[in-house]
Amino acid sequence: MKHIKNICCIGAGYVGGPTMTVIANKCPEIDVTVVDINARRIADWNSENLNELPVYEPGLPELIKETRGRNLFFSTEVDAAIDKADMVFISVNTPTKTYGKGKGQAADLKYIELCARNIAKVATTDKIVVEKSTLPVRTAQAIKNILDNTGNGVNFEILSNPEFLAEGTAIDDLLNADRVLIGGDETESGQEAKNALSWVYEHWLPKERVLQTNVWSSELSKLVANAFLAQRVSSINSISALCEKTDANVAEVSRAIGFDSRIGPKFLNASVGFGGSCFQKDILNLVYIAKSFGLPEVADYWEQVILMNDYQKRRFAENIITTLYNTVSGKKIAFYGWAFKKDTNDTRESAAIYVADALLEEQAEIVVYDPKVTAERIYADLDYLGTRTSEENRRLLTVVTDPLEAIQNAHAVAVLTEWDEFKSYDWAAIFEAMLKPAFVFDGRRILDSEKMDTLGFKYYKIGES
Ligand SMILES: NC(=O)C1=CN([C@@H]2O[C@H](COP(=O)(O)OP(=O)(O)OC[C@H]3O[C@@H](n4cnc5c(N)ncnc54)[C@H](O)[C@@H]3O)[C@@H](O)[C@H]2O)C=CC1
Ligand SMILES: O=C(O)[C@H]1O[C@H](OP(=O)(O)OP(=O)(O)OC[C@H]2O[C@@H](n3ccc(=O)[nH]c3=O)[C@H](O)[C@@H]2O)[C@H](O)[C@@H](O)[C@@H]1O
Repeated sequence: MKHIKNICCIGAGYVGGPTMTVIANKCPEIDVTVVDINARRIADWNSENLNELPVYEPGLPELIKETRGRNLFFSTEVDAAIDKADMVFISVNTPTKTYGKGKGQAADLKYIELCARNIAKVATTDKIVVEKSTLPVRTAQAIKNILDNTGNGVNFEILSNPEFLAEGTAIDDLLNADRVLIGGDETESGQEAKNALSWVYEHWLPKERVLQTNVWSSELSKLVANAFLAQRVSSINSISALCEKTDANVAEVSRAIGFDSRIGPKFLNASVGFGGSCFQKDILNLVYIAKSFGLPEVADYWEQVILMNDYQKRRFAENIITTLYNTVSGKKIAFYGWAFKKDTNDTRESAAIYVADALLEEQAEIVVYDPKVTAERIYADLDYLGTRTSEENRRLLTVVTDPLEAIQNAHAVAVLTEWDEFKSYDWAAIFEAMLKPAFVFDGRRILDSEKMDTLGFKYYKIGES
């Protein structure tokens, strides 16, 4: 088997950056170059100050320090890196389409196609092209057509190698992956390519955890894994609403069902709703694919996971409004957290955005504190919705860097992200500084009900009456 010596990864984002850092760190004999058309991102990846990396992930700065400049490089020289590589990962974004056929559901593959055309244009030697981005089932065929028809007579082998890392735990997930999935052709050259990629992962993972399948199973499995995970969250969130009506406690229900080894304890935390760049996008994509293949019942089944998530976000915002005597107009509401989960600076599809939008529609004044998210990002998230002008967003919502400043004279605190630091705050001091009655709406179930009641708060915890 020919061993890989040079890897290029197109796309230096939340997946490309951490994934390639781990590969380079564990495979010192392979040169890994991560390229991107976004020059600022590349400059940030090359920053001397490791706090300025574009992606916040525990453990990442240490690995970058050890590996960058040794056999890990970040560059804007896309063409040169592609040509030099014997294996090219495509790790660009595949957002939901916002225009044309499939708008609002299908994955937008324009960045993928641009990559394929670029590889075809500049490649002068044979290459293994690896789909790292999450793609609709049968995309490999389109990539192959582009490569084979516009290429320079070189051979391309296409593999699907979806990524299963979760943000906030990316490094640990990569180092201790439950499994790595590699899909490829069942031809001799396809098998060789699969083995070449398996060899890369076997530098640090046991062989049994590297699963090989055909390309279509691999592409589809990625969408299905995310759909199943999101389905669990929507399932428990639906039950949280029922718990609030019946005096059952959602934590007790989760624990009781999670003890059943067939159900298992993970991914049963009720919350204000799932966010992140992928759950919604990938389920919508699955829904679109099912519809395209004439399977409306399958499409409707999975769409319900998204509808339940929308309901949960709306329910949380409406509960704040009704509890605050049916009006939040002019009332100061402090948001603790804006990221879609703890330990990441990523805010894509964060529930906080939609809860804020609903409250701003009611003329609430929101003050946001998040330990890792910038004001620039928060305003960009709101402006993107297009509900009101950017001036209005800046007038009604402010962003602070001190959690205590956020709650001065506030009517309520809404906990939107489960950052650990929120648990250890001096909640007695927070109570003192707030207007009375002081309300706390815990969308992450991280605070102690008894303690909050004793301190005098009107405390609402999702999934408890
Ligand atoms: N964010 C996550 O945790 C996970 C994401 N995925 C999938 O991985 C893919 C990438 O996701 P993220 O890393 O989050 O996206 P991202 O948006 O953080 O990064 C994508 C990068 O690709 C670059 N790019 C786009 N077109 C390019 C081109 N033609 N040439 C060079 N660079 C180009 C963009 O400038 C951007 O920096 C998506 O398909 C996503 O569904 C899969 C597993 C986990
Ligand atoms: O394809 C992707 O992008 C990735 O999507 C998810 O990872 P991620 O979105 O980073 O984070 P998760 O830990 O899955 O959380 C997603 C959302 O669900 C919420 N969640 C999760 C678990 C839970 O029990 N309750 C709950 O509300 C989180 O707060 C978060 O908003 C998957 O877990 C990864 O395997 C996958 O690779």
